[in-house]
Amino acid sequence: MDHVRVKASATSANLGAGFDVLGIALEDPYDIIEVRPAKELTIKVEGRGAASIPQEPEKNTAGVVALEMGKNVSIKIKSGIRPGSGLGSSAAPAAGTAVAINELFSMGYTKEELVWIAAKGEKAAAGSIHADNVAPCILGGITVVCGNYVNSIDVPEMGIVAILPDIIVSTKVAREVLPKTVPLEEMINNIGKASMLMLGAGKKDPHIIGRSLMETFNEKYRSRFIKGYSDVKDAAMELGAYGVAISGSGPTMIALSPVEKCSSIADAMRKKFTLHGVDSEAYITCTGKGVQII
Ligand SMILES: Nc1ncnc2c1ncn2[C@@H]1O[C@H](COP(=O)(O)OP(=O)(O)O)[C@@H](O)[C@H]1O
Ligand SMILES: N[C@@H](CCOP(=O)(O)O)C(=O)O
Repeated sequence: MDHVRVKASATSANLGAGFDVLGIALEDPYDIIEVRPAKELTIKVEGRGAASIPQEPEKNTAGVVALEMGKNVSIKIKSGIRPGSGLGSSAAPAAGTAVAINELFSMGYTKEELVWIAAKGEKAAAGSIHADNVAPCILGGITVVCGNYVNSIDVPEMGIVAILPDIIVSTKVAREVLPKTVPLEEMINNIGKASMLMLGAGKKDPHIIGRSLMETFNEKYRSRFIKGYSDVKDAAMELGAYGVAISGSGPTMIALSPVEKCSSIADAMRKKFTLHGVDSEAYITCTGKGVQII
């Protein structure tokens, strides 16, 4: 085998109350990563936001993964996920490269082990190791990361509308504005919502999952960065969305929806952003299966 090519999709972390713990894989948008054995480690990035993505191996999440795995490879990243969107743009190349190198050199790592290797790659972008994007990216479904524990659960069939407004929200800034402590009542609400979400996943009930996404920690402290957030959220709910949340640190908003309503919900959300003077793009997708070798 002289190369391995993978599809590594976007992810939506936090899912409202599950800050730094929960995440869901999407199918779209996605990166394509190709890895080949080489005399030295090199990286080439093309596609969305390529100009803002470092190609020095030690500064690129994919390069840090290859260094961690001790392999000299040439890595080609065809980026389909806009950086700074709240869709795990830095996680996808890290996760895809970990899976591809594991396959190319038959290293035998489990998917869970690859999550932790990819999480180390995230340090190149976020400044710290975090797994709540790479976990769903590799495992698919909805994932839980807690300490050194990671696992996933399949979710019921539902549409996912992801609206990406023309706003830049730096994950770093979006973390700096968070309180260091929260009142007991707020903690209870978030534990309740995160528990509801996992119960909804276990019962395969998208209504329970949807209801758990809202009035949560992430929404309370970060919706301020998204002009028109409340109107856009209301527009989705009025058309029958199960629930709406900020994706990761934003600005993307996700609406979990009945498949047949996704198109009308996406149009309504975009129209509301337009009324607030904000351009946006829509992805109508579904829960992802994790990194796919293609
Ligand atoms: N493969 C990569 N390696 C290093 N930095 C990256 C990579 N991909 C994206 N970035 C940078 O990471 C920052 C945003 O990534 P991230 O924190 O994951 O936010 P988001 O998930 O919202 O895109 C941007 O500055 C982007 O240029
Ligand atoms: N838990 C993190 C997730 C960041 O996700 P991203 O897709 O915005 O990078 C946070 O909320 O800071």
